[in-house]
Amino acid sequence: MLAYFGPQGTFTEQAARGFASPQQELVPFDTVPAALAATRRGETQSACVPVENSVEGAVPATMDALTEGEPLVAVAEAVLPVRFSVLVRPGGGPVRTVASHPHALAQVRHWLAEHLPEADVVATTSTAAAARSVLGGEFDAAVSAPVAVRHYPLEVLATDVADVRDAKTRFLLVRPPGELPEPTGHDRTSVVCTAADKVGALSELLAELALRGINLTRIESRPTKGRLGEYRFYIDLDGHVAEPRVGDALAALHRHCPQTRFLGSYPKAEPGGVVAGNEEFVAAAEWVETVRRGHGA
Ligand SMILES: O=C(O)C(=O)C[C@]1(C(=O)O)C=C[C@@H](O)C=C1
Repeated sequence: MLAYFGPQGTFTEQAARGFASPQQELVPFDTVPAALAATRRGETQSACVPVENSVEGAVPATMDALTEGEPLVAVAEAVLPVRFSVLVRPGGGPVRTVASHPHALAQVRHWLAEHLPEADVVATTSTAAAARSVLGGEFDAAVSAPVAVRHYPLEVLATDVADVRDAKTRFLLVRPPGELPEPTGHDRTSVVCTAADKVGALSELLAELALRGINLTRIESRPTKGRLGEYRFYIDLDGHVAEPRVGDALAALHRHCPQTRFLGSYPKAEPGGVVAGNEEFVAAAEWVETVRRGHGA
């Protein structure tokens, strides 16, 4: 079974369908922590959750839920284009309230200001939860994934709605630690480090990557929820932990931050990124081995 951030009709469900094997059952959960908790309890083999959007940035619920509780590691990612449909009850009256997930609302702010300026904007747990609530009569319109109309008998007021063309959301498939995906030469590694409160703490971490020629693809900070001013850094980098230089860099991050948590090494969904230089690193490590064995200089 595969848990996903639901209910039925979310963008996350679409991503989950791409990950699932033909016979695998998909199980919706109303929140990201609930989907992850089901996987931690072993009720589902894996969970599909959104992690970042190209317009609105990180999904804090996912970042927090991956850091707190038993470890889970990402084994795959998917990137989906994000465009919305605005759904209303068939024959419904004027739109006084419009609901959606905060990330979705942030991506249609201008459209709402232009087309539904009088409507109150209400946050719901997901885009599909908004559609469900419109069906139940709680709100007048939902900003949803286009697939949501297949699950909720609503009318499409507008389609292809997005303030920013080509917006995309990245999703992760996570599961309890186990065998890692094989390196493909086009991978991403995710870790989270709790940096010490001292001068240069963050630059020390970044220097460990730069010195090894490792490309940083994302860095986000979230408070530890402990002391004010204490932060965790979520780091995505190009490469797989099986690569010597990436393994070496993770060891260095762990030396600086003993609470470093590995969040996975998995194939990248999209081409691009900087993955050069591993051969030199391997060759250099082999040279050191020959020196150690007394065969080189
Ligand atoms: O509510 C949904 O449909 C989701 O899958 C969540 C989510 C998100 O967290 O960003 C996914 C893609 C869109 O950017 C809007 C909402």
